Amino acid sequence: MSNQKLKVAIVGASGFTGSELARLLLNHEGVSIEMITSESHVGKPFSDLHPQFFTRLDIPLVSAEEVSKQKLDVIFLALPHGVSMDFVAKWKDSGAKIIDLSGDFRLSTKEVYEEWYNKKHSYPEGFATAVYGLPELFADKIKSATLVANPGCFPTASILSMAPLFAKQLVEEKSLIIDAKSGLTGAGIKASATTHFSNVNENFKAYGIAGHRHTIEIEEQLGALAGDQTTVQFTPHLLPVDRGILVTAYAKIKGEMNQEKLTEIYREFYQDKPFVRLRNQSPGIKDVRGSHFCDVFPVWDARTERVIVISAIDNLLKGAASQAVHNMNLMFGLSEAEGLNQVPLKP
Ligand SMILES: NC(=O)C1=CN([C@@H]2O[C@H](COP(=O)(O)OP(=O)(O)OC[C@H]3O[C@@H](n4cnc5c(N)ncnc54)[C@H](OP(=O)(O)O)[C@@H]3O)[C@@H](O)[C@H]2O)C=CC1
Ligand SMILES: CC(=O)N[C@@H](CCC(=O)OP(=O)(O)O)C(=O)O
Repeated sequence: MSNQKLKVAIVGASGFTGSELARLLLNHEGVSIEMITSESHVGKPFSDLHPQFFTRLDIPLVSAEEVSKQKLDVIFLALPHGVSMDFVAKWKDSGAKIIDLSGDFRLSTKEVYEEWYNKKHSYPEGFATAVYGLPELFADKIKSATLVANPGCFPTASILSMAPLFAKQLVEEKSLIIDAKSGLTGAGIKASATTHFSNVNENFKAYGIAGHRHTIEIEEQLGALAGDQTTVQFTPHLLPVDRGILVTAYAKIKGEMNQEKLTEIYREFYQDKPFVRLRNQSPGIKDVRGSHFCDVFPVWDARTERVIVISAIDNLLKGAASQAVHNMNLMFGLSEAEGLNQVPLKP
């Protein structure tokens, strides 16, 4: 049995999404974790770094160099953007399918990437093969992909909040405003002045105003759905909590709308998408914590003639690690929900 399991490496497992990937894959029937990497902690047991894994996953961390030496089925890259691209170039012909959690291959072209990330791209050929890994929209393409660009956390919650309306070309041009809040783990494991306890605790702040790199990721995907270019006003905020993203999206609608029609549009769009839960009340981040769910609550405000859509995800799961596992399941013809049936952790 064990030799039929997918052989997997997690590259960058000293970080937050890498450790969440390990937690999910450890309980995935179809997977064997062969290798976990870190450059700054080579030789240490994984569980020394992440004590929650003590006695469950104690294998030593190795350098990413070791990945080239072993035959693998899947390589998860949980690395910063700007770093992933070099590893994709290096391992593209290794026979392993690559799921990249960074933003290096999410956008349409090298030029768009370099403009929004303010960084040179070293492997532009990858844009042609990379598939945007949002299973609710692209399951068919993901199934045959060898390189998946796992979506960003804010884009996942934002795109899923508005996709049903863009797919029907119902959103008035330039009317979409996305107000988004993220827990601190979204900023990665490395501490900075911004994430210092006293700057975050009992505080709440907007950042990346009028230029956050996730704006273009959301614009490209919603624009493609509508078959037209689109412009989005996106503002992220930092919440003093560990994990969770809450999006409040506002848009003007073309033509007539009412609550019944709006609910039906969302119900129809997500009817066979088990990980998007259409809610009948406003979701909170704790309703999805530790799970692969995206909870969505669309409301029609007849007074202002706007739709208001609330969506909630766990940034480390549906926004990163569980989305990557969902993509792996699709790429290898496994049951879509394998390893992803966690009930949210509340309170
Ligand atoms: N956190 C989140 O909510 C989300 C994150 N993402 C994306 O996923 C990726 C990983 O995020 P996250 O886990 O938060 O990041 P972290 O900062 O928590 O971890 C990054 C990891 O990358 C490794 N690393 C850094 N530089 C190098 C290098 N030059 N060579 C090899 N390894 C390196 C680090 O390992 P070490 O220092 O031990 O070598 C560390 O394990 C990022 O691209 C992030 O943008 C996407 C969606 C959500
Ligand atoms: C709270 C926080 O800082 N969030 C990060 C985004 C999360 C993330 O990792 O996104 P990418 O995968 O696209 O880099 C930020 O705003 O830069």
